[in-house]
Amino acid sequence: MKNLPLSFAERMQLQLGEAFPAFETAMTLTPPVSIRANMAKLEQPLGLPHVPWSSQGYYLPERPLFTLDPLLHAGAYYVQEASSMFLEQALKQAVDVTEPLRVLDLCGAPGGKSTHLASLLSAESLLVSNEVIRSRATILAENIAKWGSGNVVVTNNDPRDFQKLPEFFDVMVVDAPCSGEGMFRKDPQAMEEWSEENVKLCAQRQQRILMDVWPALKPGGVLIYSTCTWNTAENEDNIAWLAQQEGAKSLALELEASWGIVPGEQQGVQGYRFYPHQLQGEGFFLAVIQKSGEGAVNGTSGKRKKYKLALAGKKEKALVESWLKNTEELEWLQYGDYISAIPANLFEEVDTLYQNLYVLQAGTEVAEAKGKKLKPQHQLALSQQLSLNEFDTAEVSLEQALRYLRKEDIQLGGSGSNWVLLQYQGYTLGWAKQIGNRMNNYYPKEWRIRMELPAVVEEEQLFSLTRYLERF
Ligand SMILES: C[S@@+](CC[C@H](N)C(=O)[O-])C[C@H]1O[C@@H](n2cnc3c(N)ncnc32)[C@H](O)[C@@H]1O
Repeated sequence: MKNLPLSFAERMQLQLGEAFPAFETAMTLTPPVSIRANMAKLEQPLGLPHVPWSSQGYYLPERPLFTLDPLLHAGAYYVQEASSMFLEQALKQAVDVTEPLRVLDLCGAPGGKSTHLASLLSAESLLVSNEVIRSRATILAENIAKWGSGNVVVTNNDPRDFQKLPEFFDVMVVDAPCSGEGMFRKDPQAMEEWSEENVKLCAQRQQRILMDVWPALKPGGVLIYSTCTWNTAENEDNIAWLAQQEGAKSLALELEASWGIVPGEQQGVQGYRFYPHQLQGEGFFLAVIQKSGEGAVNGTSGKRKKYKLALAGKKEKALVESWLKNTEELEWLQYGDYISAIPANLFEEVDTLYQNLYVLQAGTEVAEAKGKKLKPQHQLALSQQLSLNEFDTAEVSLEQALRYLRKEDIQLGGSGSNWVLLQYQGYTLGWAKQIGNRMNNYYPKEWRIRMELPAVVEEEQLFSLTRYLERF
């Protein structure tokens, strides 16, 4: 690794004192590799060491070639840096996650925190997963679709747009764009782009983001702020400034000493820092603040005259209703030829989002209905609520799975004309259509694996998380 920038090293020396040499050495080591399991899909625990502060996080012994593991594409897990999974502690300690909550993940792409939140929240809760940059928002929508939760709305908005939703959210997560000091050993580019000037610019941008989105938080609501940088300008200074402007209080979190997380109070802000010489993870900072005032009840503001959302027609609904489980808890929507499902208790909220924001994806897109012809949608295939019994399935080999995910044609030797869900080791990958003895590949083009496959595809040669499943 290149030398650390001088002024950064000097600051860290002051910040860490005697521990600085250990920090400097740790910055030259290979970063640990961790994943977060989608327990709604994996079901069995993994025989791997746990990330201590997350019920769903695990360390792998080394970095495998994740791209060629069909389970990754099935949304059975997400590759995520371990320190970031501390969000779980912040959320569980600051709010009651068994209650229905309205949660905003403001800086959401590519989806690490959002998929984690989706796993932690109750099915009655609403998660709005937002990303301001369009191309990144598309990737966020893909990862949310793969995760398969039915109560997530993906939006593509600037933080200030959320002012149209005053006091709407119980919880907001702001995982802010930052100078990335904590990423130096994982991403050397972050070190090249770092400068004191850039730290200042990042801090100003973070203040703007916080100020813009703050009105959308309910009185009594909680904001979880995180960065992957260690300096105070981008961390405590911002939170102290916001707390002072807006009258908010900092919340303390309980830690286990063995986790190695460093708590500290500066300017009345309780902050939690992650250093690579003290734990298995990259650099990270997190703080939680609570807006003053009493929490408003999660109601909507009376009956609206005109909804933007349209309910699916009776005929269309009857055709697809059995495709998802717990259908009595769902509301079926139609937009042009497209039919989707959202949790029925979230109808008003989702409508409010459509009225005020640029929504990319809401709930589960189920089918395209053209006359009597139905084309099942990819989000349905990956939904945690999919009624598998309603469809034909075909188990494929590793090579067939990878060829399918590359959007190549594969032949399974069937006949007839029907939609088939392709599965690898029981994990659903997506749709294909049998037409005579041909199998048409319906994997979304934008999602396809672009890398070449090895000349010989063998399970023993390639990584799959199934290797670590504790089967009983
Ligand atoms: C640290 S990343 C978020 C990572 C994400 N939370 C996760 O866990 O996968 C910060 C995100 O903020 C977005 N961003 C950049 N400028 C922004 C701005 N002015 N307002 C809001 N978000 C911004 C970036 O595009 C990026 O996706």
